[in-house]
Amino acid sequence: MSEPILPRVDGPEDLRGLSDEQLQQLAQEVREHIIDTVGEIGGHFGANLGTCELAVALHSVLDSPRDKILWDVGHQAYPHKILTGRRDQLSTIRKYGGLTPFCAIEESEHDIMGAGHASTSIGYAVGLKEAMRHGQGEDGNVVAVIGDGSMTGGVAFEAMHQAGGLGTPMVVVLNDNGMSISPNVGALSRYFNRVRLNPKLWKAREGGEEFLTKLPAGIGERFAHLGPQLKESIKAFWAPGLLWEELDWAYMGVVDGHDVSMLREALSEAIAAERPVVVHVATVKGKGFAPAEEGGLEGMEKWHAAKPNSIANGAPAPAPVVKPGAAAAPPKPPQYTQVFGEALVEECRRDERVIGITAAMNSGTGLNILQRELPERYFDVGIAEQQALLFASGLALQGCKPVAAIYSTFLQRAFDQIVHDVCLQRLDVVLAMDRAGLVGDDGPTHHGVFDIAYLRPLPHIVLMAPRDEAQLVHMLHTALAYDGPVALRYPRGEAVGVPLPAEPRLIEIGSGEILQEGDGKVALLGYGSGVGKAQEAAALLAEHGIVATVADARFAKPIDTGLVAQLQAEHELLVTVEEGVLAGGFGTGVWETLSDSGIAARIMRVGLPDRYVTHGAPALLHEEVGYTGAAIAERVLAAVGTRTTAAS
Ligand SMILES: Cc1ncc(C[n+]2csc(CCOP(=O)(O)OP(=O)(O)O)c2C)c(N)n1
Ligand SMILES: CC(=O)[C@@H](O)[C@H](O)COP(=O)(O)O
Ligand SMILES: [Mg+2]
Repeated sequence: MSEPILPRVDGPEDLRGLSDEQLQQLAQEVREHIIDTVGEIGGHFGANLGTCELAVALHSVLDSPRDKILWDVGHQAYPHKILTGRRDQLSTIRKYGGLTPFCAIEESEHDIMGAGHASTSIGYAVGLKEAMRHGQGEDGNVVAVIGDGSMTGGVAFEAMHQAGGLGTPMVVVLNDNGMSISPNVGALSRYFNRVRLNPKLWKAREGGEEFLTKLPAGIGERFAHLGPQLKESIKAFWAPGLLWEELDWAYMGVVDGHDVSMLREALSEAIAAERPVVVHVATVKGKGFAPAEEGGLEGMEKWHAAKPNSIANGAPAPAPVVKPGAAAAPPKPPQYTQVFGEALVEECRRDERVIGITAAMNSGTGLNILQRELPERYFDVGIAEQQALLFASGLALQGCKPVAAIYSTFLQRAFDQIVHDVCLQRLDVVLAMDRAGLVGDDGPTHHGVFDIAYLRPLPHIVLMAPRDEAQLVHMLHTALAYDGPVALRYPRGEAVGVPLPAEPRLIEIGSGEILQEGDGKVALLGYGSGVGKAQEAAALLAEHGIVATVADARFAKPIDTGLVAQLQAEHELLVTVEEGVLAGGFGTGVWETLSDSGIAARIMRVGLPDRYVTHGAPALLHEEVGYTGAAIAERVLAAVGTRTTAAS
């Protein structure tokens, strides 16, 4: 066994002088480090195993950070982080105070761009390189690494279009493993598969001319005497890069993404070309971890991320042994996602017009249930949230009832489609926003904290949020019955644990409800998960002799003006509680409602601060921002206590 190399790699400079064999060994050591670490702490997994050789090859032929290596999304950047001085911190990744989940410019000079949302890397790369051509900053090579899934994001093609037009000398490494989180979809994916899976095409570019000149019956000779332009176009027909060549990108591929020597050769050639070049690389998502690599599409999807303590000694960890006679653990509440996914299937069964749409988040949104039960009512548009909304708009215009299930954070990408297409035309579209609120380990790029504020200003839209899983079922039913745009938000993770209704019922649009009457001092008005926090605070206030009123607003638009006016009139203090930014959020809406009704508002708003909240376990994040029952009770006691003194 040759001496380990990774322990002496503290930065890309330590790759200098290593032979191809040593670099290949280093890639495997990086892989083993990831399997051991992520198998213990959890995190993104399969994609990282697929980029070990690629990261080693890139950092061995380039000089980061003078040369810029950009990782699209960044969920596959753990090898990059390991090679750029963070080997020993990998065990802190995604943890509160630890390494960031994706690339982050504040974390390392080698992290050239912040990421988390897909399809942005090529756009950055064009800007970086054109700035260099403009004489700005130090000159260097620019390479963007983008996956086949992320390549289905339209903004990636906007960048390809611009760079092809400018002739920007840069490289795009298309990291093609045939997977998004679930199997990749669409025509682009079929094209990639045709090329990647056809070894004969792996050499088409080099071998093309030789092959054609050897054609029998004089065809070869005639080809040999054709002009270069015509030769190029005939070769392009044979070679797999036609799509890119038409956009004025040179195409190289398909390169084995796990062969460091081949990668180094291809990357060096692409960089030397001094023009836009796509290097099409074939990798395996989960390479080197048998349950993923040999588990087919299902295995690769399952191991997109690994749960904590899910791997031991390089293999899936055995299920914990339940001691005989030990009391069974109490049943956990269902995930909101699961409740939504099942409820949507029932709504599709009730009404043939209902259609489910995901943007490459098949299992994350729960639409895998619809795909299994009613595949003809299921659409995955790829990582293309804007298209998801336009597709929904088209469906709605034709009389369907589309439900676009898109995480709150990813929906941000389709904001103009919501404004310009769905709301302006008052289309019958339902936006099911999972991961609303602080999502935890994925951090600020994934927290779904702006949707209340960014949707509330839009005319015609209805905003609602359930306090528990039963309300989620009722609200989806209500949203589908309502003829117009509706956005429904619910958090990542476990629901509350209340029984699900046998049948959904309609909720009056714009109506809230009082859950617990109080003694007139404090009213806690929650929205969505805020109701639970309000109930926690009420329990603590009761220990101080205050019986708080607790109400569920249910709607952030339209707000129940009667309820809000009543709560304000009957209580010394009205507290609003929401898992969203305060600026422009639900509490601000209540404030506006009272003010517009000429009522002097005595409001305390509880929500999220005007800053990006870091990554880490949700409970730690809630503590940090004061989104807990205890923090609310403390603030209320300080306010009411003071007020009681003043009033006495
Ligand atoms: C705008 C946006 N939508 C959805 C996601 C969720 N997401 C993260 S990684 C991923 C799949 C990416 O596939 P690919 O680029 O092929 O990378 P691979 O995991 O296959 O290496 C998706 C859909 C995201 N990060 N950003
Ligand atoms: C990288 C990425 O964007 C996805 O993998 C995301 O992390 C999934 O989030 P959930 O785990 O909340 O589905
Ligand atoms: Mg992929």
